[in-house]
Amino acid sequence: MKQITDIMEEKALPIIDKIYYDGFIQGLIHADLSEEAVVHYLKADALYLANFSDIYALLLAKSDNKDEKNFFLSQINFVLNEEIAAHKNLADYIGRDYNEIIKGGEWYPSADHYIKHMYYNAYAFGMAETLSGMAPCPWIYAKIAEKILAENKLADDHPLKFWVEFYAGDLAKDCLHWYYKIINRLAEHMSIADRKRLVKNFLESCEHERKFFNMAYTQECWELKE
Ligand SMILES: Cc1ncc(CO)c(N)n1
Repeated sequence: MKQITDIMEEKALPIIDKIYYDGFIQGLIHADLSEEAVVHYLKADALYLANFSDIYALLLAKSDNKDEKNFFLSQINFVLNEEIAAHKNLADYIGRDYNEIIKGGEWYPSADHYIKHMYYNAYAFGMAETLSGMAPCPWIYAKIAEKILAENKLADDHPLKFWVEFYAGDLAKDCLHWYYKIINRLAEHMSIADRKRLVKNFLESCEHERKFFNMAYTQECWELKE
């Protein structure tokens, strides 16, 4: 029988090509992404990831299973301390210092909507709802990175090859294995309406992923200032 997470991935699949052909990923592939787009992305993503790890901490507190708690703990460490390597690759590409760049970042509108979607589910619902909204984070990046590698021969000195290989590795698969185990287990006891919410959360976050890249590509900002 199809698991709910198979349905999520199946329904979301068409967005992978769209993200791949949008400006940000094309700029990344051709190494002509503008400095402004990279700066905007890094400012927003540093905050996105800081909140992502805080949401893991909320899930850790909701879980009553030691293996699951250890999984969340390892993910908090990954997001907080290790994913920075991919960000530094982008900072090196534009020849700027990462910590200087991320000073003064904000939750720009599209990032704001995405981050709040995850928090809303963490506070209003449970672990399955929240993880369904978080899963596109590892899933989309792995899919996009794999597609980049499959369809392009990136030269050894391609300035963003590290970024692509970082996200194309097994890290996302290991992580999604845990997510999906938890989501599918909890979904078994849910009503049809509640299961639909899980799928919707996943699909919405896939759209948020696309908007996040486009936000950086166009340097989307709030219109009114304090
Ligand atoms: C917005 C966003 N989605 C996914 C990832 C991959 O972890 C990231 N760094 N940022």
